[in-house]
Amino acid sequence: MALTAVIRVPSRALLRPWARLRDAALGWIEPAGGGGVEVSAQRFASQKVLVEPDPAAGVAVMKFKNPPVNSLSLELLTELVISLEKLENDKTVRGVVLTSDCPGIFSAGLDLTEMCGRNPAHYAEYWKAVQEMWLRLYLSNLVLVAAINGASPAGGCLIALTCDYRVMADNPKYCIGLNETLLGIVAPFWFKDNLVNTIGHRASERALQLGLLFPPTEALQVGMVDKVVPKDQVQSTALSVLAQWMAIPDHARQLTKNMMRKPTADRLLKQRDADIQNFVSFISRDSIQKSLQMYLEKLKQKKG
Ligand SMILES: CC/C=C\CC/C=C/CC(=O)SCCNC(=O)CCNC(=O)[C@H](O)C(C)(C)COP(=O)(O)OP(=O)(O)OC[C@H]1O[C@@H](n2cnc3c(N)ncnc32)[C@H](O)[C@@H]1OP(=O)(O)O
Repeated sequence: MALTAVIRVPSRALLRPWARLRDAALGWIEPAGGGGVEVSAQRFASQKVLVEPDPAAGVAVMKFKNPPVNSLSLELLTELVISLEKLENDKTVRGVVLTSDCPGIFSAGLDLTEMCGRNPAHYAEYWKAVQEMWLRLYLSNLVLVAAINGASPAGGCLIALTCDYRVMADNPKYCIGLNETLLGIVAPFWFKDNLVNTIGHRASERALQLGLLFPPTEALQVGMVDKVVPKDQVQSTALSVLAQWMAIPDHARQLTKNMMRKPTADRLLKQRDADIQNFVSFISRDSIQKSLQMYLEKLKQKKG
């Protein structure tokens, strides 16, 4: 896919390709005329996020492609934010379907290897990227529909929860939920807020404490997803739903979405740095590191 947006980046950043990618993704770019160098975003062909635009329909399909399980690595998060920003700036696109290119997995959630055995600076950088992903998706002006074509635990569920509508494949092996407590960790307040806004307080309290992973029919009952369809109809159903939502005038829908969501997003925006510090000190604890290591080991042993 050809993406031709032009971004101005500080010339010093050209020395560090990774920083350049991230800076562009996170909006840390010099204002026009600020002495930067023009680079075409086309040069950073995305590998972890595939975007298939359909300008005639005014939509795009965004597919996560980070095999084997679409874990949300720093790289994937960065590409996701870049891709979303490009779509937000593309006047021909009004709605996006978020789905997976990995068979049977929507996303395994946050990448445990980014949260295990690294240093505090890495944890801080990673958490900032997780926050950024959530804020951008949750406050997106686009209509976002999740086509959940596989398992969707924890951070995978969070991505789906940021969308305006969720369609899930009817395979009972595909589960969705915020299962953090099962790993011995705690879902941050903004994960919790997003869940409460979707399924209500009591259902969230139960789901979060027990780390429940819901199969599709139960997810539908509790309101975590809006529609369950056969696997081969997930994307087409998501596109139909997108068309219905896009029949509403953008400005009215966008202002309404913002009115509903801004107070929740503001809670994080007001304390981003404190939230990062909290994450870094929590995840750096020996006991938490041990829990995560054991969980990773369990995942690996499952195979053998
Ligand atoms: C103050 C706040 C503090 C903390 C908040 C932190 C918040 C965290 C939110 C999260 O998202 S934590 C991540 C939670 N995710 C999970 O619990 C999912 C774990 N994975 C699975 O349950 C399964 O892998 C699956 C159902 C997604 C897929 O099953 P299957 O197809 O059988 O694949 P495998 O289990 O064999 O996995 C293949 C491969 O991938 C590795 N892997 C799986 N999940 C992750 C992950 N989240 N991060 C990194 N790596 C993951 C797994 O270890 C296998 O690796 P191999 O090297 O053995 O191939």
